[in-house]
Amino acid sequence: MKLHKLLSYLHSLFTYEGENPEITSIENDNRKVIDGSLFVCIKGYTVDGHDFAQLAVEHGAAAVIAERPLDLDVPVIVVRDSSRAMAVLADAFYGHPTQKMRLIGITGTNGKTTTSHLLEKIFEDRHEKTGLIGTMYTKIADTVYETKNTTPDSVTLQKAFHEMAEASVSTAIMEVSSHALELGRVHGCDYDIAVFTNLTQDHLDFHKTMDRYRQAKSLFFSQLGNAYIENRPKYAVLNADDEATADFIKATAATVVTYGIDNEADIRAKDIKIDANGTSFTLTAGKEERYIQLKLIGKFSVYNVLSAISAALCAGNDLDETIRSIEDIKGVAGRFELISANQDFPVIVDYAHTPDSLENVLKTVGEFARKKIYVIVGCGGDRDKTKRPIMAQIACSLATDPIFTSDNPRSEDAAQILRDMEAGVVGKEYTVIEDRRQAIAYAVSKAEEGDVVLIAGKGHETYQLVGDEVLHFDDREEAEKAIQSRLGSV
Ligand SMILES: CC(=O)N[C@H]1[C@@H](OP(=O)(O)OP(=O)(O)OC[C@H]2O[C@@H](n3ccc(=O)[nH]c3=O)[C@H](O)[C@@H]2O)O[C@H](CO)[C@@H](O)[C@@H]1O[C@H](C)C(=O)N[C@@H](C)C(=O)N[C@H](CCC(=O)O)C(=O)O
Ligand SMILES: Nc1ncnc2c1ncn2[C@@H]1O[C@H](COP(=O)(O)OP(=O)(O)OP(=O)(O)O)[C@@H](O)[C@H]1O
Ligand SMILES: N[C@H](CCC[C@H](N)C(=O)O)C(=O)O
Repeated sequence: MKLHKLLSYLHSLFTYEGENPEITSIENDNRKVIDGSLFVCIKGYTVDGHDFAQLAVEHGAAAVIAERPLDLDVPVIVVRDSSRAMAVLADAFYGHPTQKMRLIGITGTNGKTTTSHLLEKIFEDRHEKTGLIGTMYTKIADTVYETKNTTPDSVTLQKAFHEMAEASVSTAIMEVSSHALELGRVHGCDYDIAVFTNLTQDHLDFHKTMDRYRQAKSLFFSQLGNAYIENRPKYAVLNADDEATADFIKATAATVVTYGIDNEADIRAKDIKIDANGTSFTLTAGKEERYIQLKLIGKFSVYNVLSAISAALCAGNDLDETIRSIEDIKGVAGRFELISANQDFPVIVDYAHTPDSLENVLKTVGEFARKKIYVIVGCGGDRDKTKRPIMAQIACSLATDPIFTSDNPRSEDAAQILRDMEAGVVGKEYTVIEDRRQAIAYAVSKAEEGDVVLIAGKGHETYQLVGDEVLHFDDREEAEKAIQSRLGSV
């Protein structure tokens, strides 16, 4: 696409009339620039992209978008906000891909990954080609790609949607993080259905206050459905049991569909029964009522199932077909995943890394643990420090044997993170084993029939981030090894 044509999508009042090179790609990282790229300078949290503009030109960039004038040998287009310009241009460059498919976005503190995988199964069972973007990976039809962020930057995102459109994907499902909303990564995405799971404490390192965190989430719904286009209705699927929903109802012009357990809702679950093998409940959806038997465990799983069913109904899917898909799902990797190696007590790997998710998952374990609950838990470095003492308190109040350990210390001192956790539980009983491998081995070696071992925080992750190093580490592998070595030594 020619530069002039591309820039016309910015709808600037002051037309750019300089050189008009052919643009071959849009990049915000000079290391990805090819001949003919449009390089967008983003002022980041670590470095300033403007400092890489010269290098980008040396690599072949044909033009540069910047927030201030730069002395370069190629056209420099100055804009007020280069992140926003990048989102608009990426959407245009890739031919407005999200307008060519159904797009479902899921936001909320917990449950995004799980809900997105439930929806993927529902649409795949309808023989639709699906795309998925989230914490675990990006999937375009049948090909899976690694991802760095839950919600990538706008260029990566629009390129992925473009590839989905090329692969005839009809439904794309994506997780929308609060960081993405705050930083405008999803500007240009034309959502059909926007799902809210819940809002509880996390990411206060980034958002600073819960109010600002809620406002970031609110952007998702205020940006939805303002034009009433006849054949493309927009739906906001909201959790009736979460306080933030009232704000989001006010914020959105889209059709609101609510789901819930405790409060009145369009789609509701009642008579919930939970045991170690699954969860059952009665679903009401308008005048319809169905008995549902899940292989998933816990009240929080019911919420995820309700939100997925609600979104599927908004997409026009059949209720019974949707329920069949949901009942079939065994689980999502690293989410309440049972590690079975012939031991006589359950060992569960779960991605709970927030106070609320830890509380939910421990309460669920409490429903079927007959004796002790061992929980192995840590808190991430370079992340919300205020959740550390709270997560320690939750571990001590809901588990009989809490073991504090490391979880991705990143640039921080692992021992200091543990001290931050301990500050919340002065006088309580707990064990500290900084080495996660040893912590898992310790719990597995002590547990007996009737006990439960919960390994929280890392779920599907296959690494431990220590300083700048990415060390291979998988809770599921470590749990299996610990069980084997225990069985071997019996
Ligand atoms: C705080 C944050 O969101 N940081 C994101 C941000 O990084 P940054 O601001 O540090 O970028 P930077 O390194 O300063 O670079 C600035 C610019 O210079 C460019 N650059 C940089 C170096 C270079 O040599 N050449 C070059 O051109 C970069 O490409 C960039 O355009 O932009 C990067 C590229 O888009 C993101 O990968 C990065 O996410 C980091 C990895 C991250 O950890 N983010 C977390 C906090 C996050 O966003 N999490 C949410 C999920 C949260 C949840 O719900 O659990 C997510 O959506 O992932
Ligand atoms: N609806 C829910 N409410 C509360 N906790 C939940 C819910 N669903 C899942 N959890 C808990 O949160 C953990 C993470 O779940 P999931 O990966 O689905 O959330 P997420 O929002 O994608 O998280 P992240 O963005 O940090 O990857 C699970 O392992 C479980 O402990
Ligand atoms: N998306 C979350 C994942 C946290 C997972 C946990 N293992 C940690 O490292 O804190 C984050 O980046 O905050």
